[in-house]
Amino acid sequence: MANRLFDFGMIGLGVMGRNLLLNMADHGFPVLGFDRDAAKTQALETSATAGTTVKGTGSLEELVQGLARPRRIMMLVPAGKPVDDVIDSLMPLLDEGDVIIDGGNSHYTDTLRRVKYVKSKGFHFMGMGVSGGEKGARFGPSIMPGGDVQAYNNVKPMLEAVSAKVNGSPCVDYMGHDAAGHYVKMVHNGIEYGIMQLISESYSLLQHAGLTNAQLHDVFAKWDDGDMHSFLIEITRDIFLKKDDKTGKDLVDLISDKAGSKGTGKWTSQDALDLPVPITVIDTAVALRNISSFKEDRVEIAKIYPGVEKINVAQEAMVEQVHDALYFATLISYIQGLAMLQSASAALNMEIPLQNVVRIWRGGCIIRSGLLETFYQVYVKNPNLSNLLLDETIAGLIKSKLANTRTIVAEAAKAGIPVAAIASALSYFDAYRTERLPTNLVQAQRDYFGAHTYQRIDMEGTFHTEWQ
Ligand SMILES: NC(=O)C1=CN([C@@H]2O[C@H](COP(=O)(O)OP(=O)(O)OC[C@H]3O[C@@H](n4cnc5c(N)ncnc54)[C@H](OP(=O)(O)O)[C@@H]3O)[C@@H](O)[C@H]2O)C=CC1
Ligand SMILES: O=C(CO)[C@H](O)[C@H](O)COP(=O)(O)O
Repeated sequence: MANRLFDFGMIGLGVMGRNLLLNMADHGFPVLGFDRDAAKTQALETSATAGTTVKGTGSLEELVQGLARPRRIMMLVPAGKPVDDVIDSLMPLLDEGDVIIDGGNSHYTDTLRRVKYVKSKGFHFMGMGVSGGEKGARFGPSIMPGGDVQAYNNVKPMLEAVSAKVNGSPCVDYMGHDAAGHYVKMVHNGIEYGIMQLISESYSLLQHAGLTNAQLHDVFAKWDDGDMHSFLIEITRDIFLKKDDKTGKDLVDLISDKAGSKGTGKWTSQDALDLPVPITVIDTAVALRNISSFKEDRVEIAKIYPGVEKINVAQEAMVEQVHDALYFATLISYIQGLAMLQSASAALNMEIPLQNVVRIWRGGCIIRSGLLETFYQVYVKNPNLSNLLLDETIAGLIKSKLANTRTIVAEAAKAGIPVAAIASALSYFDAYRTERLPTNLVQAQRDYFGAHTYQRIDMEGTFHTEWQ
């Protein structure tokens, strides 16, 4: 290793760690990466761009000794125990003022604990969300740092250099106090779950309308070129054309319908229930991944309740209706996630700047889309908006897609096609636009069986009635 000092160290040279480190090297920073697996340290070095300074090591001591001070060390290892293990093996080797960054998908409560623990030992610790997958990490992710401001300022120039750019603006900014970076990333992933479920329901509807994979490709290509431009629509477009190299068939048709998950969607729903904030599209997306895993039961139940009716709409009209329903429900998925961030920011004193959240989500991340620019303009006008449904630009978009959304949800229900996430988006919207909900009856029932009391609309105070 000679006496060269490196600018940045990475622990964990898997999909994200290796690519982000190579991205840093491409931007002129000499970097050093550690992995327990020699094949990964070697892969790091062999995939480096010519002329960049990239070095791999299997020794944590060597990594620490090779870095300029104060040291900047990021880990991109699986969430949970591996993060604690890395912190514990790293700290004895560090000097006061060194910065440790957890760039993985850690639960924000773990981050809160680690911030305090690492600070008590004299080091800086920052929880940071990174989104964009393999390609994003390599060529420009969206980066969500939070917590220790000193640590953030220390790495800010590097993060800005490697992040995606939209209109020259880097897709990285300070997301707020404590574990705000990981909180924002968690909700990003919740929205991601929601949109992915909505796209899969749209795919199902269009299949029922008789579209082939080649036609689905063309429809998604058109949508991506229009008002529904987004990363997830773009990759879906490409998926429909991918051939299986083993059989020559369309690969998407050969993939099992059991969807896996690593937990961030579930965490979003769990935390939303605790706040409490309704995020019905995200909850439904999590539930549908769970339903997907009960394959054996689904196969048996399908035998007892067979048959899906034909949807009685012409193909071209149905494509238009599905477009509008997907647009509408995608809007609602973002709206719910952002309303959750607004509430969580206040509840946990994170001071999350929503305007900057949507600004840095415009590029690099998995949920980047044309809609983010619209949200950004809305928050520039009114940074403290509690729910985007209150904004007139958003209201215009919602209203323009509503009739077709209602039609397709009704048709899907009549035909027996599951569109739970689209329907839950519509019901959320209808509930929010209902001035008087039937929950007066729920209050009466609670008081009837549990003397839980209720309030009246015609007089002040709290009341209880002997109902029998
Ligand atoms: N993949 C993605 O698209 C994204 C992932 N993330 C998050 O980034 C983090 C890393 O993900 P990803 O790169 O995909 O994961 P990978 O599995 O590709 O890489 C993880 C790396 O961590 C190392 N590692 C695991 N346990 C330890 C440990 N106890 N000590 C030291 N190193 C360890 C592994 O080394 P070894 O091979 O020796 O086990 C491996 O090199 C996760 O939190 C993930 O959720 C965030 C955004 C996107
Ligand atoms: O953070 C990510 C993207 O933003 C990861 O790809 C994440 O693992 C996706 O979640 P899941 O595996 O639960 O679908």
